[in-house]
Amino acid sequence: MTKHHFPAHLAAKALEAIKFTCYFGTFVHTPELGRLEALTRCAVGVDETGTIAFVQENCQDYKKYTLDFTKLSQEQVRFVDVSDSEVKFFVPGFIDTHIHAPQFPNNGIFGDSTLMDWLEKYTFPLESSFKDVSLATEIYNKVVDRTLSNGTTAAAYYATIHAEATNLLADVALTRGQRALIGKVCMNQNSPDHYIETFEESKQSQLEVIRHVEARDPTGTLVSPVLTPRFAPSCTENLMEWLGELRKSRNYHCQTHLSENKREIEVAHELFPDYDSYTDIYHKSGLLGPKTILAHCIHLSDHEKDLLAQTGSGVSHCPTSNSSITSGEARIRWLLNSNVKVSLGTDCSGGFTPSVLQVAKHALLVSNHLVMKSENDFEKLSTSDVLYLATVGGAEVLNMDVKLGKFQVGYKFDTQLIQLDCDNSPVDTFAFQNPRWGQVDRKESIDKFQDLIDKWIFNGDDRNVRQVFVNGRSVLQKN
Ligand SMILES: O=c1[nH]c(=O)c2nc[nH]c2[nH]1
Ligand SMILES: [Zn+2]
Repeated sequence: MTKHHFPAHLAAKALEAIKFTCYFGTFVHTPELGRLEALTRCAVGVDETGTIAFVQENCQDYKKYTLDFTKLSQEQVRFVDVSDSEVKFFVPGFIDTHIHAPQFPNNGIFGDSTLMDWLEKYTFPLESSFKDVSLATEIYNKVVDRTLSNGTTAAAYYATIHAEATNLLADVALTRGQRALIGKVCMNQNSPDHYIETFEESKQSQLEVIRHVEARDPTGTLVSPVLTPRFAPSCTENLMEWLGELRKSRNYHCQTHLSENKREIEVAHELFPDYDSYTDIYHKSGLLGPKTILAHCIHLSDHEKDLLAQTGSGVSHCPTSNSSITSGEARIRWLLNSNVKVSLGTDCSGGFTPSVLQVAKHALLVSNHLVMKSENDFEKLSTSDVLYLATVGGAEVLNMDVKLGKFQVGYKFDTQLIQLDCDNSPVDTFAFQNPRWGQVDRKESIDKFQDLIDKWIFNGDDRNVRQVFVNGRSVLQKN
């Protein structure tokens, strides 16, 4: 029988027999802040649960190594060799720790607004239209499509106040195979009449979303709920305290905005005069903890920064959004030096791009702007630093750093295959700049690889993302 006539049911059976996959090629990651590591001629074995079983650098015979390791037969193992190009490599999937899925149609539309008028003019009117589930279906499919195709393997999503549309976002992420935290927005004060809920409504729809998400993915393998008080100005004390209790009772993730804009901070102080600081409002409401994500954190005091470190709360740095709606420059090195966890967020549509790669580049440039103002070189972030924030930093902030962000045994195979010399690539590579694996000494090849990564970060885009894997499963492949 020719290959061409292989019957479909037998092909499916052959696939069923696959128990293990071995990927062979170059793997690049940042095991520590500021340190880039390129593992070359590397075999990475992935088991049926999507977990990395071995990482073997300089593997002479990856097929023999895999068969010896697994004790499986040839038919039970899939071999994927991506060593056909010197500028093709795996990097960990990006983790977007702050993105508003319903705001996606507004990407790029913000005019000259700043946060408070931007919310009124652009954001609330769009979000309120998500009571229409057919609109939500169209937009949420597009968002997951776009983020996956930019290499985002995990995202912490804000949705809207609507339970039905929020449940749909969970279904879309699950169906498309993206790892996602699903946040029903809770907001019961200082919001327009057409887009507000009562305390009771907020509680009921929050519980409904939790029930739905947990029923769809009972083990939380891919999707799970995240409690999402929009920000202190739009929530009453009793709503935040109820969410705080709920968070503690079931160890839920939590996300909100903090210290983004000077007027927002004034409003928070006016509304909550009995608290020591904006951060203290969340702290006293029981919302801070190791699974809490705080977007922006630009204008924090020393005391607030220490509160984040003490509670293990993480920051989502959103430099694209902060530059677009003129919010300010977050002091990332200052946070990192105090052991505050930091990650990256696209913050669409305060930010205009769904690409974490673009945001990483903006994080670097914003850090340079801080240096120009302070003349303090320590603020500067390198390409390795921002790649760390986009991967390992994201895993830390989601409290998933024991399973995401690196190529390491026991970690999940959430990864993107990058190719710089693909058709239509925005990156120009030249043979004399390429690392010649195995033909130059290791030190030289690492230096050259650093150049390639820098080129990728500054000049690359979604065209360079050729394939995306989540939990060991291929969820997107471009031909
Ligand atoms: O960047 C932001 N996007 C929002 O939607 C929002 N809501 C409150 N504060 C916010 N900041
Ligand atoms: Zn936001």
